[in-house]
Amino acid sequence: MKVLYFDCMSGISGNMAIGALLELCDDQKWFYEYMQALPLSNCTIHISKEMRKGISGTYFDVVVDEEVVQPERHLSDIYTIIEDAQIPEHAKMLAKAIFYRIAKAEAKVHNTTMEDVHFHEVGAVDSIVDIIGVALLIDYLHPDAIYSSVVNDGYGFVECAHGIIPVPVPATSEIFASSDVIMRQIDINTELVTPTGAAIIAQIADSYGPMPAMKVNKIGWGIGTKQLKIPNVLKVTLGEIAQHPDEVIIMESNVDDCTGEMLGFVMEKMMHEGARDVFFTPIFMKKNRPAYRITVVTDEEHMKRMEELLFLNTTTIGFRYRKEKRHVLNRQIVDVKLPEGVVKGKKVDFEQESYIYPEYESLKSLSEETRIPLKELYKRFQREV
Ligand SMILES: O=C([S-])c1cc(C(=O)S)c[n+]([C@@H]2O[C@H](COP(=O)(O)O)[C@@H](O)[C@H]2O)c1
Ligand code: NI
Repeated sequence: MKVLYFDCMSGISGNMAIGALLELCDDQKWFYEYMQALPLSNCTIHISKEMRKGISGTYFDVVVDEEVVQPERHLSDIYTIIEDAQIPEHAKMLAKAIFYRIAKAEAKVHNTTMEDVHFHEVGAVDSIVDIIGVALLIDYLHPDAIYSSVVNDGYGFVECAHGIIPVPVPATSEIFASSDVIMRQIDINTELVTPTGAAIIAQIADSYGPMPAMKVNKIGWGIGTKQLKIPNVLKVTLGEIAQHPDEVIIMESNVDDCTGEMLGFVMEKMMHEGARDVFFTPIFMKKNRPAYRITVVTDEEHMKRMEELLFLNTTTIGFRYRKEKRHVLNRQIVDVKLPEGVVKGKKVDFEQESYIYPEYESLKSLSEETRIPLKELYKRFQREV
């Protein structure tokens, strides 16, 4: 699984995100071509190599011709610019979703509606270019998952079109409040997370925390404008995770008055209707009653049906449930040729190794066909793989 990990140690802004993501691309020509074709006039893109505290990275800057008065833009104007851009559909959707977050936050802060909110800095040409650029790069790199560190912001006050505002700036705070972003403030007396940066990470990150175990393939460094006492850089890692993080629902109920027939029946029904697994655990319940715990492992989409089956087919009057994370290895069904016939096997990859395990039903059929005992076929299978 291809992943991107954003290390927002010095926060995140639109131009830092573009700088870091650009460094992860083997070819950048396509990016310039798309950017040149954007329906925005009087702005020039500058891409250069710069250093922050000895770390070199890419500095992406949009220089706008100050002499040309920019129109006051509303969300609908920005959506039109994005719609008219000659860029892939997925990049358009992502760019609009990022702007939507900014518009929602600005509307809340300035007590207006999403339609009426008009952007100053945040809707200026450079933000539009930054957001479309990030959307293009994410679409190009096409990761299966995106993770982020805890997002660091600074403290104090900064000056913008509104005047002097506190850090985290109000729009950034609102974006944090309306998303899953995990943030903290660090001892840097300025803004580290711009509203554009906050909306980007809120939109693209699947979760926040330390970097998960991965094979690191490439690092991209994006340079921030200000010189700080810490390196003002965004580090994005491109890596490979062998396991596929996943989530399942675990439903559980303890029953002391259900027959074995009822339990067997409900298990069969649930397995038939989409449960990933159903199992029973013998337990001792209140009043010294031997009983069973029914555990159902299911996807969220099947949970409602599992609940119906449980209440219809057992004597339980309630259940507990929780979401749990799973790690599963990538798997593939393969044919393994034995002298006696073909057996299906499950091939899984872990780190640099592959393992093949026989599929029981396939081994059983061959055992019944050939009358060779199952355990003997199992040994022969192991010799072939
Ligand atoms: O333009 C507006 S309305 C604006 C609002 C806010 C609020 O927090 S409200 C903040 N800012 C500041 O503008 C610059 C540019 O932000 P980008 O996201 O476009 O990089 C930044 O310093 C914001 O704090 C502008
Ligand atoms: Ni504002």
